[in-house]
Amino acid sequence: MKSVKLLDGVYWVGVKDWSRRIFDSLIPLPEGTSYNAYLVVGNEKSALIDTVNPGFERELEEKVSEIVPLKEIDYVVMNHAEPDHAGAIPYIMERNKKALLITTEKGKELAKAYYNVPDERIIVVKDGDEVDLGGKTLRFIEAPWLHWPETMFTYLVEDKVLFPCDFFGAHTAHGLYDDEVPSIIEYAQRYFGEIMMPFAGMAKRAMEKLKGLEIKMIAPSHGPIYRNPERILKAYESWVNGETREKVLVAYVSMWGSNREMAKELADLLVAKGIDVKVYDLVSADIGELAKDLVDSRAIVLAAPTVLGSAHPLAVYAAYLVKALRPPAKYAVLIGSHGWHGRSIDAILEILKGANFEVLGTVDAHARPKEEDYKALHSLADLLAKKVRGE
Ligand SMILES: Cc1cc2nc3c(=O)[nH]c(=O)nc-3n(C[C@H](O)[C@H](O)[C@H](O)COP(=O)(O)O)c2cc1C
Repeated sequence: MKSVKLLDGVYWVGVKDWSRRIFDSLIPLPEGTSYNAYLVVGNEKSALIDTVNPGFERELEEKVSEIVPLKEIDYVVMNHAEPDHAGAIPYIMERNKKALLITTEKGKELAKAYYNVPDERIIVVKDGDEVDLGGKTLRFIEAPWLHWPETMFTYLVEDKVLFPCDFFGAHTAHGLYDDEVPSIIEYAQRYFGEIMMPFAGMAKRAMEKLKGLEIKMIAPSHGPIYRNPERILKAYESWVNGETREKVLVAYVSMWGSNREMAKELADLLVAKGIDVKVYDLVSADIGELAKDLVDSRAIVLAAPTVLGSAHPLAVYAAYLVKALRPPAKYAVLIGSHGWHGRSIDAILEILKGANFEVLGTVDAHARPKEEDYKALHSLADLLAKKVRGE
């Protein structure tokens, strides 16, 4: 794939990584991802905004060189220091002896630590600082913790293009523009759940900052470019504010069927009451899908057997992840079972300590679910449905 002209003097010079299947050694990538880098060429100077994942340096160079020889670029803007965007910085700085790296104060520390960029080649920018490329002005907007401490956005003033790096991103290699990807908002929601949800407070602040800006195009560092930014801005407005729906996420693990039966019983009861329910077997669940559903679920149900004196390891992992991702869910229900001494629910409660949701109730079956367990599940379904509907 060649470079793509987005606007006069603004080019996509990124890379599509169709075959990547896992990110952060954790998150599945069903459609791969893209590492979007952008080249902005003014009348006098040029700037490369972010770079690409290690291993794709040559591809980046080829695309940039279609427009400007790599060694003549004046600035490399590092919106974020993570290697999927900044990994090609050493390659560029070595081949181009004059380029200066533009980043935040914290970004400077990380550029030195990760990429050995010397002090004299770094320009530190603060909120609102601008760099004039000649008819193209780059304005920098500090946006810390989206999703590392050093992050910033770059705004191209004349063309009203926002380069927000990971913010508004989506892990898919599919499509150049948002309108070419029918499921783009779902991909963006999945990405938000995995990457931005733990920082929803900072994300909210960033959205406030963006309110004063006219934005015609959003060019993130993963996934398609929004030439119709309204839809993603509206979706983010809802996600950063933790707006949930009448929706319950049910995740279970079961070795011999007890927890599966109880989780499904509760799910069926909720569905019959008109609640939107998503059910995941943790053995095969795509963690990215789970994260996506955590973004707008109002309640979470976790079901797990007792194993070796604690909860099943997959449930421990899921509970840890749920707590770390800090979803906006208000309520939880815990289901468990045991052969001789129930511990799974206590273990999950211990992990979830400090999480923001109220545990509405628990059901712990001895070996197999019995009549009293199903009775308890029916009562919990009534309560959960009422709470989720806000009654
Ligand atoms: C590998 C293994 C370890 C277990 N460890 C415990 C335990 O430490 N304490 C306990 O009370 N039951 C233990 N059990 C029994 C299960 O918790 C019990 O059979 C439970 O009902 C299984 O739920 P499930 O049908 O959803 O898999 C263990 C069972 C297995 C297979």
